[in-house]
Amino acid sequence: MAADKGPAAGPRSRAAMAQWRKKKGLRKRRGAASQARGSDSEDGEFEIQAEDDARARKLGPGRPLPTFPTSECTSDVEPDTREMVRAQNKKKKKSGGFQSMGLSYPVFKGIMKKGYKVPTPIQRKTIPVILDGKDVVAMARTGSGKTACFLLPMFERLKTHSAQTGARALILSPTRELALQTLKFTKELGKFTGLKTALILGGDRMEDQFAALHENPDIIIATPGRLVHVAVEMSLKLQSVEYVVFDEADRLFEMGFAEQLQEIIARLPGGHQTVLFSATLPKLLVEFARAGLTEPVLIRLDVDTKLNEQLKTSFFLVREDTKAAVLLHLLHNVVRPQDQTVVFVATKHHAEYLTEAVWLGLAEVAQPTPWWPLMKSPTCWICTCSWAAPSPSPDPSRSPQDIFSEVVGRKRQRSGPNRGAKRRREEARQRDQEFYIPYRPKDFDSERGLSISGEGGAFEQQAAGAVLDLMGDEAQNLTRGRQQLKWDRKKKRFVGQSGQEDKKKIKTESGRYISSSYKRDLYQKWKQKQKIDDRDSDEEGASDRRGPERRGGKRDRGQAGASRPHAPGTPAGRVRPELKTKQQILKQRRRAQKLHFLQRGGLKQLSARNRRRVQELQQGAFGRGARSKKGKMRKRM
Ligand SMILES: Nc1ncnc2c1ncn2[C@@H]1O[C@H](COP(=O)(O)OP(=O)(O)OP(=O)(O)O)[C@@H](O)[C@H]1O
Repeated sequence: MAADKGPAAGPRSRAAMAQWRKKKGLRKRRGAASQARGSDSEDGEFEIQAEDDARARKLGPGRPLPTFPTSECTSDVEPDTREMVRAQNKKKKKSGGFQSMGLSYPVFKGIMKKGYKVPTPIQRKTIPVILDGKDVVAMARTGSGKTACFLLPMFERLKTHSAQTGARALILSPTRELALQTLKFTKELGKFTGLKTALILGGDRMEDQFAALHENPDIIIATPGRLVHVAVEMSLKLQSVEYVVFDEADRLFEMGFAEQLQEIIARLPGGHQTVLFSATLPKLLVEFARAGLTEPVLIRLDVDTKLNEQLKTSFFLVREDTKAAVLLHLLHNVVRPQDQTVVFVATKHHAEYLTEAVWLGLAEVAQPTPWWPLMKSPTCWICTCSWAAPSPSPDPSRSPQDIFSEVVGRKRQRSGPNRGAKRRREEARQRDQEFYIPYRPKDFDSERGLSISGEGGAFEQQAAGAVLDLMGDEAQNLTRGRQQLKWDRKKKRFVGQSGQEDKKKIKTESGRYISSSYKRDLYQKWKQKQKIDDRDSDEEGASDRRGPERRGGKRDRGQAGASRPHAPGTPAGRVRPELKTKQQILKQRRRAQKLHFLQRGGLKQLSARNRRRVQELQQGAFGRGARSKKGKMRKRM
């Protein structure tokens, strides 16, 4: 290939040369960047390399590169990605990539290693908000990439493994499979963070889970039932948790985990960040979010459904009984004859009715009636939500003109005191109750971001449009006389709740009653088998039992009592006696003395004293030349 030596043809004017040089410079720069990108695109260093090159060129060869503040750097060798990202964003303000999120180097490296080049739409929307520390309720469909949405901000928050505190993040999954998948992603994306994860799943050996929690994990990924079981067995407080994820929250609540979730939530400290991902938003979940989350931000991806550019949408507000006429008008006058049209209706009865109407209507159009021109009087341009069933027996005495005059005269209708109620009654009467199924859900407008009240308001307002009222737990409860009835899954029938059930329950630290099957002293047995001292395990094992006031963390006053450490295995809710045995006191003293000795450099002083003593002995034995002592001293030495 011939080398590009400049503008080959035409006069070599200065301007042309300058332009060529500029062009060449640009090419060179692009080449360097792409080379760097190609060389190390696996681990994410290409961006940093390209950035450095660009800076060096900009500043010129003689001038040193500005150094980044080292306080935030994770290590001496690793550059601070945040700074570089900020610099890059100044140039590419519209960049919506992972670079623009200000992620730290180990997290960014994990993303690159996983092969994610650009964030998915839900990632682009949620990650910055979660990084801001806000509580988030995100509605994301399956496969939208939501796992990274809560993992990446979690890595940013936890940074690296901490030996001091207990688990700082908790991810709750409705199923074992989802939890395993989350673990896989945690390991892959968080590869360079060094964070430790414990998996607490139903069906696995509890002994392994006790051991995993004794390893002081940073993250717990759990299914709610087993987590409560383990927490009750170990008297595990979750007081060090600062980041909680409810993954597939609708399923968590649907699957009857409400009791376990309440128990887990009661153990969490105040001020933790909560992130809730759900495909749907049942009422129960909205209530939960309202009560348990702090000013949550609702993020909904489905609002942003993009239409093909070639498509246009129009909305007509038409009266129920004029819909057919409007449709006929559109079909005949707007839709081109060569185009095919699909009309969606709710039921087969609607379809049959419309088929008839279309044929009749076309026949009408062929012989225009006096009312037809009225169809071209403009109607309101606001969306209508549902296609109501047609009147089963249209009143033949009513002409289309009457119908349109009703539209125009709507205001007059409203002025009467009982008009609204009368109209509603009339509509209800006209509806074919047996076959009426609205073909759009109630929240159709807000789903598409068209609702005025649902946007920009508080969470409840936003969530109101997203509520999907599935049959919640409370719906499954009935009352018989004074007795509360509850659906028993195993017996497959409603059973009474007379209060007798509490006999089979135990009270937890949070004051809740949970099934006594949660407490089988498995942890005690495991500790005996492992020869783990009660005191040791109290301090090191479940270190989050120490409570934030010991660790200097923030906590609500009301929870202070709940954080008092329990001896593991002590029935939850029973306070350990304050009086210590003699052995315990002696052991504690010895431990304190040892600690004090080590802290004031006792070991160094001791070895220095020993060295001095050895020197003295050597001098004493050999320096004076006393032969008789030599053997003895040697022996002593
Ligand atoms: N930014 C990205 N770039 C490329 N692939 C991605 C990105 N984010 C996620 N993925 C991939 O998309 C797939 C789906 O992601 P993920 O499992 O997080 O979605 P999900 O919404 O949790 O789905 P599910 O509900 O099935 O678990 C995974 O294979 C994941 O590796």
